[in-house]
Amino acid sequence: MSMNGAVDQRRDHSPANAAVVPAEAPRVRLNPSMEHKPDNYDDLPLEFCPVLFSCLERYLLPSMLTAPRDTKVDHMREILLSYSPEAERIKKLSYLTPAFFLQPLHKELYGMHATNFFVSSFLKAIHENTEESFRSIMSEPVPGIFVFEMLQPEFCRLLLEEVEHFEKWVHDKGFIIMHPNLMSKYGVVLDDFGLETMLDKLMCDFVRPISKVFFSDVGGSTLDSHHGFVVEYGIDKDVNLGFHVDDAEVTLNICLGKQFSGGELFFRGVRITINGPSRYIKQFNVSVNQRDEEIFDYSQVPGQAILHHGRHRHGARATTDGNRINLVLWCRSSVFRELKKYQKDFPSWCGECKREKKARQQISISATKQELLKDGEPLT
Ligand SMILES: O=C(O)CCC(=O)C(=O)O
Ligand SMILES: [Fe+2]
Repeated sequence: MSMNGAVDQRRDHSPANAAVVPAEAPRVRLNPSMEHKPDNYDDLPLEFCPVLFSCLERYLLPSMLTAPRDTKVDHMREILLSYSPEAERIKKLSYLTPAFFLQPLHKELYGMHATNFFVSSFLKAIHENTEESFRSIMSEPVPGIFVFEMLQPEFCRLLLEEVEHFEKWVHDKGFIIMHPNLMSKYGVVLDDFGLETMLDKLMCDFVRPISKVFFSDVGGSTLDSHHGFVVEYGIDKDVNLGFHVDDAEVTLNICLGKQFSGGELFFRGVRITINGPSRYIKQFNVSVNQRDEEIFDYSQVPGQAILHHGRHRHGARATTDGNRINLVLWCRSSVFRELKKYQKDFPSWCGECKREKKARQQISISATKQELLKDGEPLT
């Protein structure tokens, strides 16, 4: 489910999702052109009956009659919307998201074709679905961060082309799109471009089985919504990414390419975020509260995935050359979020809380020992 993205238009300040609002009804002819043979619109996912478009086409001005079908459809939709009652119109506008308008470049990306998407070692581990099989393909360089090979180079190539296709369309139409999240300005929300269903399958059938084993304490087995996007770095784009936690229980971050230098990810331990914003990424100061054993820096290569707790504090160093583009899936559990509201104790997954608990226990043990020594009791 996409929560953060939508299209907006440069020319007006209509709310996100309300993409195209005609200022006034475009003009049509009074009498139909009976000699004109209208196009067929049956194959398009239109919010009005396709026959209506074919009928209306005969009423278009001569300059529009010879326009490409896509242009005519956009134009006629504007006419029809301008005649819709207000409530109906607002409802229909919610259909006007990019996925609705844009023809995909690589249709095969929109369904889950696992054998074409993933490397065989990953598929085998998912199929076996045991902790042992997952561990056989993963490294865990610091607790709670899992690194493994995941995507085939061809899938990465096609997805990068699809993203470029979205971006070109957005640019040609003069739209601006929502940023992937509050910190990244370059990239796109994939859910808004029709990839939501595929990404949902990715979460349910591939991320959730692994998370059930490794992130059960943060709702890994009940992940039920996601925010899926790509982020792009380079000297003419975002260069780096500040130290932050994600609005996610579990984050999957996969490098898609292309060629780049720099761009290392750095991780610095999991922390509870008290009263954190529910929807947005939260930024920290990296020098605060650092511990040596939590330091992990990593240079990802294309196709490789990192799976981590969403509140594992992290950031990305400057990409000094080329372009680095990553697919990021923030996976959320509504069950975990609901239960967290009632949690009074320190959560087990927060590094700082765990240490605090241990320190308290140590103090209490030492105090007891002191008491016993004072009383002259033998220690065992
Ligand atoms: O740049 C990256 O690979 C990390 C992206 C990230 O952490 C995020 O978007 O939440
Ligand atoms: Fe992040």
